[in-house]
Amino acid sequence: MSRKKSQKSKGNSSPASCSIPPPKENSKVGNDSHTNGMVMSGRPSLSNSGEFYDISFKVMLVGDSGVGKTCLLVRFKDGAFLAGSFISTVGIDFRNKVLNVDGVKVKLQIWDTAGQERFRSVTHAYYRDAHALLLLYDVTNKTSFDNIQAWLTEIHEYAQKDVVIMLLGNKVMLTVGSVCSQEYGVPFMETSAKNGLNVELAFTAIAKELKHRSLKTPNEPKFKLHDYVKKEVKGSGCCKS
Ligand SMILES: Nc1nc2c(ncn2[C@@H]2O[C@H](COP(=O)(O)OP(=O)(O)OP(=O)(O)O)[C@@H](O)[C@H]2O)c(=O)[nH]1
Ligand SMILES: [Mg+2]
Repeated sequence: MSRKKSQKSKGNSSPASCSIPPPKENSKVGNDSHTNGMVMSGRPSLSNSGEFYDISFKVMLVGDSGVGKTCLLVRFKDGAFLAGSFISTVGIDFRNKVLNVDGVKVKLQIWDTAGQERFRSVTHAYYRDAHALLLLYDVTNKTSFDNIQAWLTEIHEYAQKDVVIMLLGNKVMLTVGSVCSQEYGVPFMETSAKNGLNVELAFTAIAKELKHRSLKTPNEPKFKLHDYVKKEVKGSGCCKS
């Protein structure tokens, strides 16, 4: 994963080089990427990591620098926490994970973006291919919370209209007061990349929603993301309704 030592943002600093260039119009990034989430052959496909999957989706992690996007992805993918000094992501990078959702193998191609302002144009180029967006803020950092509206505006400008959005208040410590919200009309949960709280759930909920949208099985009850999240979420409950 492309990461570099954190630098204090100087506002007008020149753009650093990116690990992966932005995609060209209609291009597919990676050997096993799919733009519409469906694998059309009817047979399972093999991902780069050697795992079979039935359907594939792109999920993007976005939010201010330092809110914990990379740590959340590492927690989900490897079950570990990246402790130590903060290494800010440069550009954009992705990792795949295949989940079993009700007997269907769903591959999530998870794009970890750089939160720093100077990489914003790189991130914009990826929005249009995303099927879902996990928008993070840091519950201990009010500025990152205040910036949520700006992120949502950006998402609505660059992403597909039907993109699945979920808001995550990361770095939850159950003993500390948190900035939390469900006022944005998108599903919300508290997470901790450090102790793993709700991390698996956040990605599973997204995978379930995308799978249900893609494979509409007759007689299967409609999946409601909001309800699922409300039912399954763990935590202090300050943001549960
Ligand atoms: N206490 C606590 N610290 C966390 C948690 N998640 C991330 N951190 C810390 O927050 C800092 C930033 O985490 P990153 O995952 O690198 O942040 P990022 O959002 O990827 O930042 P950019 O790559 O710059 O956009 C690191 O020092 C992490 O150790 C968490 O859940 N709890
Ligand atoms: Mg990062």
